[in-house]
Amino acid sequence: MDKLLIRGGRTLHGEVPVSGAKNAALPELCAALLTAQPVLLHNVPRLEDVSTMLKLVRHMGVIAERDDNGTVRLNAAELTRPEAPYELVKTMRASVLALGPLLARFGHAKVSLPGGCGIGSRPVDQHIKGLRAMGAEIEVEHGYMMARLPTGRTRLRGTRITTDMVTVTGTENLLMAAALAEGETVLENAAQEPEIPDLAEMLIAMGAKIEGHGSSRIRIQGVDSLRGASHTVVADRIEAGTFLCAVAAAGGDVLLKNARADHLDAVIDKLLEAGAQIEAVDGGIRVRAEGRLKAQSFRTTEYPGFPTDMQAQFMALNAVSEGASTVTETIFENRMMHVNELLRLGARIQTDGRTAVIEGVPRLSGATVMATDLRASACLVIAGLVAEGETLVDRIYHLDRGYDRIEAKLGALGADIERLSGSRA
Ligand SMILES: CC(=O)N[C@H]1[C@@H](OP(=O)(O)OP(=O)(O)OC[C@H]2O[C@@H](n3ccc(=O)[nH]c3=O)[C@H](O)[C@@H]2O)O[C@H](CO)[C@@H](O)[C@@H]1O
Ligand SMILES: C=C(OP(=O)(O)O)C(=O)O
Repeated sequence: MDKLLIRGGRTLHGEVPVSGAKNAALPELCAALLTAQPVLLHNVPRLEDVSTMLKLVRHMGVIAERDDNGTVRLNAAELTRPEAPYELVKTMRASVLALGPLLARFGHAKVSLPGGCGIGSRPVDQHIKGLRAMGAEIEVEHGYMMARLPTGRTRLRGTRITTDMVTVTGTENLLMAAALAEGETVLENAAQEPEIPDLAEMLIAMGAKIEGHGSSRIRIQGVDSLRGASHTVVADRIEAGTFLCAVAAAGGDVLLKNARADHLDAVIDKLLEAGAQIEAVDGGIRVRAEGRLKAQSFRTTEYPGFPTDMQAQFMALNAVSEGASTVTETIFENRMMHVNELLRLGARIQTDGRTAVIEGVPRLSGATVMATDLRASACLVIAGLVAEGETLVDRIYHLDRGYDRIEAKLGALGADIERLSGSRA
């Protein structure tokens, strides 16, 4: 199992390209299931989750080819198996995004209940509720969602759906299903994360009729069929936010190429208050930081609030900032697993349920730590960059799910970071 070895204490300087967003690329790969024509996706990041999704769609019969420039060509003209088996989806939450497109185009689907980061119970009841409201019959049997249209029906039917809570993949699944449904669907309480308008733009390029994406009410007029299209995946705001926190913690001056400052308002506001200098510049974001910053309290909320996917990375920064801060996780019930590992590096943190109280310390000291989920891994990498001596981050397969060559990117900025593989790990 690969590990990352980090020798802390280097500042970060230079330019780093931000990759396409994992959480946009994954639904967009599934959107290709909605059409019999070829789809081209550009700026697809090199991630384990993307490889898993490609395996999954190929298993269904999709022809999917990826080139070295980040373009994936998909052709779902002939689908032999509209199913997502457990073996292929157990590591990846986004596999549930096959359900809506398969059901909408083929009238039946068999999709395993998904895996993904173990950060909470993560039910998919809202996906099921929405698709049932559109006329689907769905039973959960032996760990699979078995979905079909009633006898005599060939299409889902549009309706008004209000989800009990804001759900990102729930909104995406229903949006894709509604694109091919009969009549109008209105999604109330829709998620507004930038990955949703990005998916909607791709669907519109495929011929879908969608309005209101990016707001909490999305209106979709279903069409009979969708055509092929070409789309570029939006930049990964969470990868960009991770680099912002890394520079804020380690110090330095870095240009994040392709990063979108308008997708990171809540995080950038906190970093500015902490004392980092951040500017939206042509083609990206420039961040500069020096010395210890001021700790910042925050609560995670749905977009445009502070993203849960940035909570752990910002906590690493707070751990070495001046003063005390309180961090509350409101989206997932078990997303504080990085705290124990930060303690091993000398951080001072107390947790009470979903809240952590962090007393910033002037220094962390390197140790062996274990990555427990994707963003917890990124948090430990940031902590390792500032800790004295060597930090060994174990179980980085979590990191590989969602970061595109992070050690190469940080290394190019001057970090002393090395992947240990095979007998060296
Ligand atoms: C692949 C992807 O895009 N993953 C992101 C997506 O996950 P994901 O789409 O799984 O997260 P959701 O927005 O659905 O979850 C939000 C909350 O709603 C609950 N819930 C959700 C659906 C449902 O049917 N029932 C239910 O109870 C969840 O348990 C959670 O407490 O949004 C999360 C919240 O921004 C991010 O952390 C993940 O990185
Ligand atoms: C929680 C995340 O991913 P997933 O939903 O794929 O588990 C994440 O990207 O931080």
